[in-house]
Amino acid sequence: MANNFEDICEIRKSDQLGRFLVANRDIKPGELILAEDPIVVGPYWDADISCLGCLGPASRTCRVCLKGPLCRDCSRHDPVECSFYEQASKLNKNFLFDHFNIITPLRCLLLYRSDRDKYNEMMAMESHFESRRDTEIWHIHNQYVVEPMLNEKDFQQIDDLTVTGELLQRICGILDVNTFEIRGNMDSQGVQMNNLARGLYPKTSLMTHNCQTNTLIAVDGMSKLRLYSSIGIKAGELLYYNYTRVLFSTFERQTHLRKGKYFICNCARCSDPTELGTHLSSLKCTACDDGLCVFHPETPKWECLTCGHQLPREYVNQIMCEARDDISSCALDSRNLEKVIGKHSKTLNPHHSLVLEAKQSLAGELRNMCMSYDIHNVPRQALKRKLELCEEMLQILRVLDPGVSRLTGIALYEYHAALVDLSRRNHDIGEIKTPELLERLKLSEAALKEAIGMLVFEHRTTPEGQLTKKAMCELKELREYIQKVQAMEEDERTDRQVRGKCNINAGKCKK
Ligand SMILES: C[S@@+](CC[C@H](N)C(=O)[O-])C[C@H]1O[C@@H](n2cnc3c(N)ncnc32)[C@H](O)[C@@H]1O
Repeated sequence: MANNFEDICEIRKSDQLGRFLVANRDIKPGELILAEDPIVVGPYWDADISCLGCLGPASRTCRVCLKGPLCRDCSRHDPVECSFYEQASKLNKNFLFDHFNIITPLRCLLLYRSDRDKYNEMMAMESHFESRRDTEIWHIHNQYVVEPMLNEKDFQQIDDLTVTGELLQRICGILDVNTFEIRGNMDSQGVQMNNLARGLYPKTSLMTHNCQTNTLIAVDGMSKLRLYSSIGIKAGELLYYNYTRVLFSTFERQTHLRKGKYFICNCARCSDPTELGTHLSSLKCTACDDGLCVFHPETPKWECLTCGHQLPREYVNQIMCEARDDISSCALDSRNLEKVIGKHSKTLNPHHSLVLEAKQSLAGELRNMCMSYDIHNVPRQALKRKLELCEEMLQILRVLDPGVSRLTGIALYEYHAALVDLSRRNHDIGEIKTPELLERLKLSEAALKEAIGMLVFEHRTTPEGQLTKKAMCELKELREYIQKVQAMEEDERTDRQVRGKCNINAGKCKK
């Protein structure tokens, strides 16, 4: 049951943040704060042409309006939208195929006809209209939304609402600043079904950004969004979520927020040049052995924390460009990825966000290897490396994304899988004894339990929801295996005791 939103938090307003959400009472970690349906759902900007019914791949046109793309399985789309296109008698039947970017803005406009309260709620959302005026994004929207729509008579008026270029620009701004990603569902075979979509959730979007979030957002197969607390939140504290990516460096996060959300973040992570000790942005010092150089924006200088040496700006630009080029163009096989990781760990640092990006790709490659081979044929070195990468990622995520976290949940799952596989193999070849195997299996069980505890919030139709189901089955199997190993360990112990007694007796007999 969804908690009462007003009981848990309230909306406040300040000059600096605009509207924001504050906890009304203490909120426990993992508590449901809010369940919300979107007021508008539509394709992402520049999405492939997709079905207006389910946003899956389109293959035909709606038989009623004769304009809207549909897939093989959907026979209809939203009736207000369908009847609008049906009545748009002058609109070319290929118009929507040629101008698919207008779909979501038009759905926003059609709220004026279908639900005036929702239309007003949408129009009250932040658009950063003035900051966007005459910028690159303004011109792009002009070309792909405003002009195609306003060139058609059918789009110029919706009931008594006159559609202007400024109104359309405002709606495009609202979509860019406020929408949440709705990821395609998986079918029962685990195949990704629909294209990415975006949705407007008026209450959830009031949350302020922080690079360390205190909430978790999960969207289900019907686009319902559920907002949970990811850590304990005290009464009076703000509710945050991360508008950008956890593993981006400060420079990448700040650029994303400044260009797309029109503010400069001053959170604890952004204000700390070491990024809370994780060093995701730091560079290796060229003057001393172990020093790391961090950026001080106020001077602005790259300075070593150990010896005070300053890195020249040209050097920083050069190594960053080189790393960015190498990592983005690197072939996705483990040998090449290892080479790139090795090379750039020496100039950036092993935890730099660009190196971590390559490490994530490598972990993905190793996971694919473990899944496509019989596990006995996967080289032990690959399992060891996967385990090492998971441990490193977990160490960073625990700091940057504390509490219940989707990324930590996935990393814990992968960590457990690598630990079980490697420990079994090591035991099979006699490298570790049964008590050590048991100890490692118990460690894997704890990691898997923790992973499930984090992923249990994900809906079953999402990739993480499917992973949770798999993880639950594996937990059962792992516990059965642990029982067997426990029995084996007891047998071995009894055996050793019996043999020990025999040896003593044999010794006594000899005397
Ligand atoms: C999704 S909206 C949040 C709701 C918005 N405050 C409102 O009044 O409708 C995102 C906008 O809120 C503001 N904002 C969010 N987090 C902020 C932060 N940490 N610092 C400054 N402004 C922030 C920015 O203007 C940003 O573009």
